[in-house]
Amino acid sequence: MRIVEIRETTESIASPMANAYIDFSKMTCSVVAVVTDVVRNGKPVIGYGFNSNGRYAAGGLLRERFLPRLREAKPDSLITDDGTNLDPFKIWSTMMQNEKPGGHGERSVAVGTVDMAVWDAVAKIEDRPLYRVLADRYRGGVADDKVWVYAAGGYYYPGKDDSKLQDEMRSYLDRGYKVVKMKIGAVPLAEDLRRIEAVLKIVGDGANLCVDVNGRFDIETAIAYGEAMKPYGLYWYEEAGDPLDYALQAELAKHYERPLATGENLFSHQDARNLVRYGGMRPDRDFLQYDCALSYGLVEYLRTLDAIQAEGWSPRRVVPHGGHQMSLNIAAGLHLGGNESYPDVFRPFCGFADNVRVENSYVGLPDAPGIGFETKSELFAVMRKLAE
Ligand SMILES: O=C([O-])CC(=O)C(=O)O
Ligand SMILES: [Mg+2]
Repeated sequence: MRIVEIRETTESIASPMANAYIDFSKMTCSVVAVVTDVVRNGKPVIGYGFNSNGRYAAGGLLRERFLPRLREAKPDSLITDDGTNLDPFKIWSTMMQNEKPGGHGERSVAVGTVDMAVWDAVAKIEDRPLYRVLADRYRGGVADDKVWVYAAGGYYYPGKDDSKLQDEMRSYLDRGYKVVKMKIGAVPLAEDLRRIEAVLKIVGDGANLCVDVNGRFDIETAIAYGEAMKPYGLYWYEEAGDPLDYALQAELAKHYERPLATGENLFSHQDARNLVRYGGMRPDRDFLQYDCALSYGLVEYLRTLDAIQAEGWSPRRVVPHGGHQMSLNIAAGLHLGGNESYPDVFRPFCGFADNVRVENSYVGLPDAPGIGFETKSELFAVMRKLAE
């Protein structure tokens, strides 16, 4: 078997919304299709991937470095020794030829996007859902049958007042979520506290609310917000400072006892390990949010999970950023603690299978082979254009 062709395109996920650091008015996303010569149900197997959200499309890197390396490789060097399937590890090493270590930048986004498509193809060739493939390979055959999810939104929009924010949060509860997440940090503290209290009126209890700063605060502001938010007993306080400022994160942990979360902007297992080594994160309560699509894909994510386990962390403390079906499969197959979900934002890349409902903040997975993109019609309509 072989890869016949790899296609890529850039899709817009632009929106007027903003977090404390960026707006999404020009946000884009790469989509990749890995076309194989394997036929299942009368059709060639095609694996699809995309790059989550928050970093821009990686088309330039894909076209100039990563896809040419795969096209130039001998087809046999990209498949398993028995010749029956793609080998995601060999494909990963081929993409990363002649790349120096360190300074992971955003090449990790390009590689993560292709890696997602490769795993989609691998599971389709096995004719099974990816989470089952992962459970068999890495967790003794046992997959979680449902995954804890929380509804992420609560963005700043022009003209969005507290009652619109409340409507949004109410609609998440109506759709089966218990825990929701909102953005903070773009307006003065008093204004954010008013927004938080407005949301608490809807979700009832601080234990049902996460807040996300997107890395905006210096240490003084991070601590001041922490002090002010302590009485709410929030589910977690996310990415208070710069993602690479481990000293800030460690200092904040000394002042804020409730759970902290961070890691969505760390793109390698070395950076992920540095966070747990030097960021003062507490394995009994804090959450790690690495997103495979942004951080060199699942091949690297397996290294990341090994690295944090060696530092005394359970994979159950990992709740990936990105709200995509790839991380949902990883969460179920590798026993993570849950997955983000965007019920409304980042369409059509947000959300899960069309016919799967969220119940009491848990979601099941479809039985479709691969990652399950075909079960999400709005997303698959975008992906299949690459196959035509
Ligand atoms: O606003 C964003 O960039 C997304 C984000 O931080 C999250 O989902 O946690
Ligand atoms: Mg975040």
